Amino acid sequence: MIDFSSTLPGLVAESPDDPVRSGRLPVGVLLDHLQVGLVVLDEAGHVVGVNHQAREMLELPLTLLQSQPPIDDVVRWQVERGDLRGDVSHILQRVWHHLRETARRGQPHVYTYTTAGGRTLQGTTIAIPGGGWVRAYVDVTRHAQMVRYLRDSEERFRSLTELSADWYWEWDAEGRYTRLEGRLIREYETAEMFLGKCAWDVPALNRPRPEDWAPLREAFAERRVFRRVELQRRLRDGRVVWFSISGMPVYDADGRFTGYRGVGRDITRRKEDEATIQRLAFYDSLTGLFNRRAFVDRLQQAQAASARSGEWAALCFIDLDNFKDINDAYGHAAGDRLLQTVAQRLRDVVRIEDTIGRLGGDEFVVLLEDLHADEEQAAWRAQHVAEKVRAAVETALTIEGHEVQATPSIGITLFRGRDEAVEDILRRADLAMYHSKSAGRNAVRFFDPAMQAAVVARATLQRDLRHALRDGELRLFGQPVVDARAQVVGQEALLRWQHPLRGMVSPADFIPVAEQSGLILPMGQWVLRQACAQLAAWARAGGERAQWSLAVNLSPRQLRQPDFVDTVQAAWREAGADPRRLKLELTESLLLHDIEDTITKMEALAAQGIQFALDDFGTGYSSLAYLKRLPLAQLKIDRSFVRDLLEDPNDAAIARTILQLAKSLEMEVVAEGVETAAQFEALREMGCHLFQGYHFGRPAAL
Ligand SMILES: Nc1nc2c(ncn2[C@@H]2O[C@@H]3COP(=O)(O)O[C@H]4[C@@H](O)[C@H](n5cnc6c(=O)[nH]c(N)nc65)O[C@@H]4COP(=O)(O)O[C@H]3[C@H]2O)c(=O)[nH]1
Repeated sequence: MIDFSSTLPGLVAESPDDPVRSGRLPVGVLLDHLQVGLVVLDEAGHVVGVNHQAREMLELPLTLLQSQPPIDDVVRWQVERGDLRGDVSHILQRVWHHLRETARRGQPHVYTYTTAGGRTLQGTTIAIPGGGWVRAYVDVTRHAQMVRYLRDSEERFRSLTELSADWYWEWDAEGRYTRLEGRLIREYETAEMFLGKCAWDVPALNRPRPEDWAPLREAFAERRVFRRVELQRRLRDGRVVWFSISGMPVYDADGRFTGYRGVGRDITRRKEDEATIQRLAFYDSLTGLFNRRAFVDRLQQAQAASARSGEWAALCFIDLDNFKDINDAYGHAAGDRLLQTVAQRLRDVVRIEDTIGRLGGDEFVVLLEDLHADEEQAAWRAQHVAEKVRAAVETALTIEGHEVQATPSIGITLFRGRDEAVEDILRRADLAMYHSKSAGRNAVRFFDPAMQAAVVARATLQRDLRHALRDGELRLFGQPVVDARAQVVGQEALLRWQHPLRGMVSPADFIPVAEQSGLILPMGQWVLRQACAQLAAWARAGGERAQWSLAVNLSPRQLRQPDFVDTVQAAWREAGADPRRLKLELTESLLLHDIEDTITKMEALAAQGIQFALDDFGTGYSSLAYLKRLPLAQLKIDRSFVRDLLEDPNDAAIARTILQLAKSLEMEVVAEGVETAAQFEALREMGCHLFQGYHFGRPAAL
C-alpha cells in the first residue's frame, strides 16, 4: 500500500484544529472512506497515490500500482484491458494534453468514460499548486443509465407519434398549446393553428357558440381528466376533419399545476362511417326521407312534445292511388322516379320543421306538430296542409317521356299526449286513408267522423263566404258610442252576414274563417267603403249625425298589406267622407308583427286626420313602450273587465289603471260592453268619458 498522507501535502487542510493534522485521524483512513476515488500523480506523471475507492472504481491491481508507475503504463494497461478504446499513442497524447492544460490554466478538466466492466465514471483532474495532479473519480453509472433510459424513452415516444395516427400535445397552465408532436399534425399543418392558443379559441364547426365549449373549459378549470372531446375542424386546405382529444392535468414536483398533456386522434373515418350507418338505419335510401323506424321514433317524440305544450299534432297518411299501374306500365325505374318526385313535392309543401317519412312502397307519412291548442282549429290547419299536399302530388309529371299523374288518398288523425301507442295512431291514419280511397280517391279524410264533419262545415262556410261577398249578403251594422251624458257621439261598424239558409251569422263565426282564407281582405275593403259612404251620408243629412264618428275594425292582415294606406285614402276620398270622422280599431295582436311598419302606416293615415283606437285593451301583450310610440287616440277597455267591474275588485283596479294610463298618455277611453246603469255609473265615477254596450243600444242596421 502506498502511504497517502505523506504524498499529499497540497491536499491537506492547513488548520491547526484539523483532525488529520492533529493526528487524531490518519489521512489514509480518511481518504479510503471517501465516496470519491483519488489518484495522485507527481510532477513527472507517476502514480504516487491511489485510494481504495479509486482502485475499486478503476479496477486497478495493486501489483500495477505498487511500483508507482508512470501514468502512461497505467493507460496502456487500461487500453489493453479495453477500458479505453482507440489508438494508445493517440490516447496518451490526449491524456498529457489535458494534464498540461490543467496545470497551465489552473482549471480542472472534467471528463466521462465507461470502463470495460460497464461502470461510467466522471473524472476531474486538478493540478496541485506545488506540482503534480490529483484525479478524482465519481461513479455516475446510475445517472448515465437514467439519461440513457430517458433518451430511449423519448425515442420510443417519437417513433410512436411518428408511426401512429395519434399525436401528443401539451397545454400550459392557461390552457394554451405549447407542444404538438406527431406525423399527422405536420401533415395537416395545424401546429401553427394551435400553438399559443387555447383549444376553445380555434373555431370548431360543431361548436360555433362560446357556450358549446363550457364542458371542456369546466374540466380544465377543475383540473379534471377529459376524454374523447370531439371537434370538427376545417384545415388550411379546406378539408373538414374530426379530431378527438383526451387530456390529463400535469403537476410539477412541488404539486403545482403546470398545464395539461394528452393525445389527439383523427376520427374522421369513424365519423363518416357513423353517418353512413345513421343514414342507412334511419333514412329511406330511395327518397332520403325517414324510414319507418326513424319515423316511429319521431312520432313518439311528437307525442311527448304535445303532452308538454298542450298543442295538437296530426299524422297524415298518404297513399298513391295508381302507383301500381304506373309501375306496371312503365317499369320499376319509372316507379322509383315517381316516388322520388313525390318525396320532393312533399318536402316543398310542408314546413321545414314537419317530419316526412316513407313507410314502404307508395306509403308516405307526414307529421305536423304544434297545430293548435284547440282541436277544431288544429284539424282545420291539418286539413289545409293535407290539401296542399294533395294538390302538389296530383300535379302531372313527365317520366321517361311519358306524362303521368299520380293522385293521393290522404288520411288524417289528430293526437295529443302519449296515452296511446304509436302504432294505434298509425293505424288510425291508415284507416282514414282507406276512407278517402272509398270516397273516390284523390281526397283527404279524417279518422274522427266529428272532426270530418267540423272540417267539412268549415270548408262549406269558407265557400259560402266567398259567395256572400259576391252575392251581397254582407251587412254593416252599427252600435252607438255615447258620452258621459249618454248622448250618442258615434257608432262602431260591425259586420253581419245574412246567410240565405242560416240567417244572421255572427262575425265571431266567420271572421276567423275569413282571416285564414284571406277573404278578410276583400271583406275589409267592403266594410271600409261602406263605412265611408255612411259617414258621407250622415254629413249630407246634417244635424247631430254629421258630427258622429264611425269606428271600423281592422284585421292585422289588412294592415300588413303594402298598399293599405292608399286603400284607406281611396275609400274616404271616393265616398267624399271627412277622414277626421273615421276611426280605425286595431287589436293588440297587431303589435306582434313588424311594429316599425305598423307605426309608419299609422302615422301616414293619422296625418290625413284618421284616428286610431286600440281594441280589447288589457287582454293582449301591449308593451307600454310601444303604446307610447303608436299614434293612438283611444283605448277601449275590454268588456271582460267591465262585466265584473262591480263584483271583482281586480277588474275595477284594471279599469281604473287603464283610465289613468290613458290620461297620462292623453288618450280617450271607451268602455265596451256596458250592460247596466250601475256599470255606467261606476265607470263614469272613475273618470271614463265614452261608453258602448247593450245598455245604450245593440248593434243594428245602419
Ligand atoms: N256581451 C256583450 N257584447 C257586446 C255588448 N256591446 C257590444 N257587444 C259586442 O261586442 C263586440 C264588439 O266588437 P269587437 O270587440 O270589436 O269584436 C268584434 C270584432 O273583433 C269582429 N268584427 C266585427 N265586425 C268586423 C269587421 O268589419 N272587420 C273585422 N276585422 N272584424 C270585425 O268580430 C267581433 C265580434 O263582433 P260582434 O259579434 O258584432 O260583437 C260586438 C258587439 O256586438 C254588450 O253590452 N255585451
